[in-house]
Amino acid sequence: MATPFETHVVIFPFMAQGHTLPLLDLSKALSRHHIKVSIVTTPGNAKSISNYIASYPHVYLIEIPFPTVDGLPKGCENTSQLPSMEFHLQFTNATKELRKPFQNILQTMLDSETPPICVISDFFLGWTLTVCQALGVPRLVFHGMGVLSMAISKSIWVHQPHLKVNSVFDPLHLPGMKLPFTLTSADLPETINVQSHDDPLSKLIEEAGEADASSWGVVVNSFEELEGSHIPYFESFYSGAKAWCLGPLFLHEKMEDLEKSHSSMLIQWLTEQITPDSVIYVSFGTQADVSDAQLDEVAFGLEESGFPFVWVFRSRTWTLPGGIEEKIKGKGLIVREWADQRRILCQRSVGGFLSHCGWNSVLESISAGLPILAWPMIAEQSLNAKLIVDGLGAGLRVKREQKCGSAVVVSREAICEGVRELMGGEKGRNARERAQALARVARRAVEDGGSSDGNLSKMIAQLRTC
Ligand SMILES: O=c1ccn([C@@H]2O[C@H](COP(=O)(O)OP(=O)(O)O[C@H]3O[C@H](CO)[C@@H](O)[C@H](O)[C@H]3O)[C@@H](O)[C@H]2O)c(=O)[nH]1
Repeated sequence: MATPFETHVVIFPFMAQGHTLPLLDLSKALSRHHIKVSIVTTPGNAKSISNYIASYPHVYLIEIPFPTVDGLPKGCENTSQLPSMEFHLQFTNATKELRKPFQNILQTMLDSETPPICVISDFFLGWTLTVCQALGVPRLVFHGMGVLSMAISKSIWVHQPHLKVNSVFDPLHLPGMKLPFTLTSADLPETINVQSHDDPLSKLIEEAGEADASSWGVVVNSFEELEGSHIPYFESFYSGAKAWCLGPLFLHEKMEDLEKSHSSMLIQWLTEQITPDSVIYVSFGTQADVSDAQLDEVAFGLEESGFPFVWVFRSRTWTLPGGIEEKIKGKGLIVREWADQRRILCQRSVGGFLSHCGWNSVLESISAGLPILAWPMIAEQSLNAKLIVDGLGAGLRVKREQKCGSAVVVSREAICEGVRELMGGEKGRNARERAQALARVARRAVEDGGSSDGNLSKMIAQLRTC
């Protein structure tokens, strides 16, 4: 007979890879602590989730159907399937239709032998708060972002310092906050760099933000040694909630296991590149839309840099520019399907990461001791890039200069120059040393007795007494 669990946690991730993956990693960590985890998701997301958690016996999947909504492409249940990020708002609003089925399943779980001690749900699923309140279950919110970028975003939202400066290059003053770098409006993500909060996206952020502020706690994929100094300021935007830094969440799976457990053609190719730190890895995450003209520049820039590369990306339209295929043969791999980024980053031959600075990629890169060539594109990535380059010294910034029509394009020359400096220059060497030092601290944080491991135990202990 199966042993009944004492503790049960419900996790409801937002249907976007960058938001789901860290919560699946948290599920694995909880499972290792013999805690039962129920992951709530929709059928279209269930397969990839169940593959990811397959070997974890205490993690269960609960499916609720994704609603059919006018204007959203049929069968689209994950932001990575959206034709463009313009559909994000509509997609997020559609998830509100999941309220009733979620309430029903939560009620059923509460009536079971192991009622859940909490629900951990994404910021964009703010409507889960009232369901939890109605049923008396503490809700913890998960943003997917780091502490510093969340603290800045909240401060900008509340104090609006960008409306009080004369130029976009004037330093912003965030009342009560000690920034590790100079911040200007030019650095702000588009979502918060707004004149008013009247547009539909701002309304959605405001609504989710109210639920956020009233949550029991915040689960953060970061570690105290990296961002601990910003926690009190961040927590000041909540009604008593504590921010629990439990990351890097993916490191709860041992780095050595990641290194060993893969034998794809791509990993084989990386193993054949015998010079350590010689390959540049390139990825712009799962959400940014990159134009075909820009992808051409990336291809030429990487080729001209002379460094071997692995470039993983998604595009339905882009084809290799004429003549380049022959030139990159044997020197670079272009991968159009999902590749296991974490395993790629821990190969000995990989020496740097040209990245959009999504928070997961930032954590994965520093945990592997790799410096970043920062090329922020959307969301809070510009703030992550500032932290990595100006705050931590673990990366360099790619130069943006050339205009192509109305869009700012990073030229092939800038990419080539950035890659060469990161992989072979002195600034790159210094950034690598910083990244390697951070990797040691990150790994320690999740080990037995480390700060994140300790926070996980304390958080569960407190929830058990609620
Ligand atoms: O082929 C691929 C593509 C992605 N990944 C993984 O997918 C995740 C991607 O996450 P991230 O690097 O954070 O990029 P996005 O998915 O673009 O991230 C979104 O979500 C993040 C967390 O909230 C935000 O920081 C970003 O700004 C937002 O774009 C990482 O774990 C990658 O390792 C792979 O393993 N293989």
